[in-house]
Amino acid sequence: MSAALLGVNIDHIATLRNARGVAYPEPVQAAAIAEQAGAAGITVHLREDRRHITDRDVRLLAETIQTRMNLEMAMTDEMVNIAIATKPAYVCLVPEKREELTTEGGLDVAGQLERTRDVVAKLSAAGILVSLFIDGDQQQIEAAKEVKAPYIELHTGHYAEAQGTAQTDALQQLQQAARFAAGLGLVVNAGHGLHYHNTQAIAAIPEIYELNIGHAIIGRAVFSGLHNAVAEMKQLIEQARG
Ligand SMILES: CC(=O)[C@@H](O)[C@H](O)COP(=O)(O)O
Ligand SMILES: NCC(=O)COP(=O)(O)O
Repeated sequence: MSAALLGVNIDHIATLRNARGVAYPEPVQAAAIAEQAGAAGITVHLREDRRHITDRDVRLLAETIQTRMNLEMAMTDEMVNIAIATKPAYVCLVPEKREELTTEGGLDVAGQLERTRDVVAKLSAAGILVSLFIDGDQQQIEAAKEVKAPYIELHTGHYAEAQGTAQTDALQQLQQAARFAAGLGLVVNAGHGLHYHNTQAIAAIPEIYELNIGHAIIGRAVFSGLHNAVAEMKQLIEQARG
């Protein structure tokens, strides 16, 4: 069975750059290094508050990425217009709160079916593949199918933060969710909070197509370099399915 793909999220390259408002480290350079190290794609989250990735980064990355861009964004008119103008291969719709430190939960598709259906239709009409960042919840998975999103990304944050039996339970929920979603014909990705000690259990889930991992890779890159950090994560993922 082929290994899950690795999408590298480079948001926190931009976090480090923006800490001093200088021109380095450059997200375009990070994307090129991650791709050379085996990333199947580059993920960037253009947040409403532009705390890390900026409009300039998205514009330059759209012109320079050799693999494919996964643009994470909130379901706002502003972001939909940016996505249609940029035409990334993928858009992943994520919930966003300005006061959050990072993404806290999955998108409530079931609670906003018509809005989500409309946004998925607009992006799909522009030739963009849409993924919905959701919790591993049957109702949300069924709603993703109903609004005709071809992809979902299972939020692995609860699994990543849990310990002991709670983490085992969270993993089982993700395994069941992936199986259920794939059974509906959805392509199943996963991400958030994955690192070098908790990724293999997720990568071993046979229905998972791609893992989106960022913070842990950028963290390791501080000590091992970005090429090594990406290559090591890719190797872990490839080993996970035997
Ligand atoms: C949706 C998700 O889990 C991440 O891809 C997201 O980018 C997290 O937000 P920050 O990158 O701002 O931490
Ligand atoms: N959608 C998850 C992602 O892109 C990266 O999340 P994280 O690894 O930075 O937590």
